[in-house]
Amino acid sequence: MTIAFETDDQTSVPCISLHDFEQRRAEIIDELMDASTRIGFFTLCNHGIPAEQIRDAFALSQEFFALPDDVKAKTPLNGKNMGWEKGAQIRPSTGTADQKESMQLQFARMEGIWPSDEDLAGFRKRAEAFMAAVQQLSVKVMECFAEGLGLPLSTFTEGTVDPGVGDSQSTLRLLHYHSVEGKEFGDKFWRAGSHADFDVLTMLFQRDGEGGLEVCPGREVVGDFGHGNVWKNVEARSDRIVCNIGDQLMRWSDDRLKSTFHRVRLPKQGEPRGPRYSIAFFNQARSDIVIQGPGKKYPPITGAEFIKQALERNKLGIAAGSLPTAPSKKGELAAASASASVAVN
Ligand SMILES: O=C(O)CCC(=O)C(=O)O
Ligand SMILES: [Fe+2]
Repeated sequence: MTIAFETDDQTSVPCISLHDFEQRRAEIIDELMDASTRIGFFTLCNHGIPAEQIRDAFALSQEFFALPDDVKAKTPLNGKNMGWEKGAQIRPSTGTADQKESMQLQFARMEGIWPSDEDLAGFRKRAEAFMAAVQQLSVKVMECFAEGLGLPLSTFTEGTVDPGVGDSQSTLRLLHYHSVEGKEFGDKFWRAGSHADFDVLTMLFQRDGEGGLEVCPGREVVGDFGHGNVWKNVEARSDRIVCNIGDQLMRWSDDRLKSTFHRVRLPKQGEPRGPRYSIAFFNQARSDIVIQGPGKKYPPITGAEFIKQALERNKLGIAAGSLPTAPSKKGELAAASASASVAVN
């Protein structure tokens, strides 16, 4: 059966301002809880990360993706969600590879993954500074969620931030969706196919006018592929950070906070067909941390086991689908390659 999906073109994701954070804390917690129990997505403004630092992160990303493929391929995606991939992330929802390339970076165990200074001088220092800034802001927001859920304030901070033992799994993903100038794609192809993130909290940076992100609220139970049928457009603005709840926080909140399906569509007829760059920071549970909600709706599970099970579910989802044929005018990335893999998130 084909389900008809409507698209809601209104800017429909609430914007939450963090100005005067300490004085407005209670109000901000209410707004975060309201957005996350209903939609699972919201944007942040007046968030305190300087515009200049965000611009620098995008400049870094563009410098990296402008390197020849054989240079980027020196640091390929490993089994731990670190490194570079191009056209290799298949979503169970589509069976096709996302029309993109991405670079995954973490705080620990990154030996052999950082591009060398000869290939891109200063990459590691600039990337780590940005990751630290986004993690710091994430901690502020995650503390609000802990308080809103009646959990100890440090639950998600201790749950995601490495205290110095090298077990962080949080990931910065630089994303480059290629220009689709002169290319036609079938309706099975997406810049990023519909999916829910596996993490606690995602923070996503976009550039003005580089749109296409859509979200579909209505998921009731963590881990299933069911969702509502109205896709809401999220405006692309460089002054707002798009935040969403991931599956780990949905489970940690006994399904109160929603990890919502989202996707990035290809440009429609008449829309700009140039490239799109975005940057996502995934706050992941540390490997040995136990995830369990206050009401114990689900059995306890460690961060490592959670990811393992989520990847298994994705693999089964992909195996159950079938890979479509290539698009009408062959796009460089369009056909899913034999090396296509499942990445985390
Ligand atoms: O690029 C975007 O806007 C979204 C990317 C995303 O959802 C992901 O990488 O998980
Ligand atoms: Fe995502």
